[in-house]
Amino acid sequence: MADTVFIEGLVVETVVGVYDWEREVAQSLVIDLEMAWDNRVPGCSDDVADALDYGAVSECVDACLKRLQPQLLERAAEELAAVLQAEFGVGWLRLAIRKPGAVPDAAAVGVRIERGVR
Ligand SMILES: Nc1nc2c(c(=O)[nH]1)N=C([C@H](O)[C@@H](O)CO)CN2
Repeated sequence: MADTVFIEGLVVETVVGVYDWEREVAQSLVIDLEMAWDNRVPGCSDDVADALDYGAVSECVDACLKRLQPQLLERAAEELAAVLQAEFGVGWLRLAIRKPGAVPDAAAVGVRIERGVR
């Protein structure tokens, strides 16, 4: 199944990082998410109940990261993948998490993972 539902540039404010000062402040993470979904079904029914609701997924990502307050982006990515697969029945996903400004001389830093079978 080549169909996907995607979310790009979702900004989540949370406590994240390995250093002491980072445990005292909220920082922005930027999430890109691509999830396998058979879009033929909602494409016929025109019913959001058949779709992978990107609004509901976005709310879930935000809540998950605010609750987790991870040290590492790797931890955040692994938890998000597991939660989205379990709660939405997503078989395959690819996600990237960027941490703007973490390395001032870099355009962007972060992690990207792919989990599940397409
Ligand atoms: N591979 C990673 N490297 C680093 C991470 C991370 O989450 N994954 N985090 C940090 C610090 O929290 C940094 O972002 C503070 O600016 C360092 N390296």
